[in-house]
Amino acid sequence: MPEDHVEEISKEWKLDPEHEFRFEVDFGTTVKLKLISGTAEIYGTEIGIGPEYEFSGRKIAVFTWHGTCSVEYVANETPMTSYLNMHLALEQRREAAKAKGEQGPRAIIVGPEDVGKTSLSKILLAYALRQSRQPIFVDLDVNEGSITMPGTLTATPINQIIDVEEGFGSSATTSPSLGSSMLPIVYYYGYPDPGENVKLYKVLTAKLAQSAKRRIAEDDDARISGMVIDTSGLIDNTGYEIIQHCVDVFDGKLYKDRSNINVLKLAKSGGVVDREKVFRRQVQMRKIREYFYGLPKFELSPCSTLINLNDITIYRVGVGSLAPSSALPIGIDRKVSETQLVKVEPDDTIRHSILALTAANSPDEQTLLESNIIGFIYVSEVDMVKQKMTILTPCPGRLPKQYLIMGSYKWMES
Ligand SMILES: Nc1ncnc2c1ncn2[C@@H]1O[C@H](COP(=O)(O)OP(=O)(O)OP(=O)(O)O)[C@@H](O)[C@H]1O
Repeated sequence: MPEDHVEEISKEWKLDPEHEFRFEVDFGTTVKLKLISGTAEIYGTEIGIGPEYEFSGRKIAVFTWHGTCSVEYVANETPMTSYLNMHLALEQRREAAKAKGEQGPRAIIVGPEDVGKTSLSKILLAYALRQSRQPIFVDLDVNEGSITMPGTLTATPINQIIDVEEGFGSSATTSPSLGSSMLPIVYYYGYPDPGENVKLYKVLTAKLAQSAKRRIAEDDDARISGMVIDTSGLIDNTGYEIIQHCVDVFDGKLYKDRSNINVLKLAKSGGVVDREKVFRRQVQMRKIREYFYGLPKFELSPCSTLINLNDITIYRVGVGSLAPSSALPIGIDRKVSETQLVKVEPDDTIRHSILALTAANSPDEQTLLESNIIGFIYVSEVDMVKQKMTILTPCPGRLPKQYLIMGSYKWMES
């Protein structure tokens, strides 16, 4: 119900075993959910009897394996059994990997937009976690930015429960002030669509795969538990090329010797909802706000700081993504220019931009391009006369590094 209405309506639902109760909550509206008896889960994570769970701007499915008795409006045709079977198959591989001292399974989830890939990833990760595994969640869906900012490619060791109200957001963050134990490896692509700059997307996914493999080499639990890889919904020609590349960098082979690959077709849940552009945009904006201000349950206090323009250097990647081929300088082909760094002279146009702070210590093009990200800042004001810029940062103090990458994301603080 809209927040300015005080009236509360409550309703009780009873679920049969293996039934799902689905509901959608718009932004600006809140729904509270309480489990009165029995057992139930939301995208694989169990909810407890008693506490109230609050949702806003979300599409939710509450599933029960046990339940009591049935009523209308509750869906009984869910693919949850096949999802559970997939989890069990992954578990078998984990056991085998443990016995042989090998690398556990890597599951890459592909399909068009809005078929439930992210939800299935959450379910598989939550089930693995419930069996004391510590899988790595690799998020290649730049649109969503499940883990941190939209536009990022991330790999995160999942070692604590995925929050049912907030998703991954509350448990993993690049924001150091939250002190999360699930610090992700982050690369910044900067656009919502992998097709926007395919070359850059490929460079960064390869880099992410390399870093994720290095991480699991040092961590026995994560190595045995393996990875769950969520992809973007791009499946046209470019999308297929990208999927092939992603399978390849995570050590699978789609052609020739396919012995190390199993392809499983899973049904889309009838509950998965198509999200309108406006809703997606709202989700992105919420994600950006969350980075700086936290969540209702874990509020953060970002800092507004004045910095000198000459203390930082901002780059954009890819002149090709900004201009048509005909407008490119003579001698630069699009492929090259797609990963070319272009220095951005700060002026009023960068106001409201989100900038990614790289870990790089030198402006060397290759280093900067492939650098991981240690945090994000928001540009709230640019004062050209004083040559200063007001920025929002998640924690106080000087910026620890100097080189920043700008993508296409803008945000208005509200
Ligand atoms: N069983 C379900 N019942 C109700 N809603 C669901 C169910 N499964 C998923 N959803 C909702 O449907 C929407 C789309 O699901 P999801 O994000 O998993 O799809 P996706 O394939 O990852 O999409 P994209 O590739 O576009 O990011 C989400 O808002 C999710 O919360």
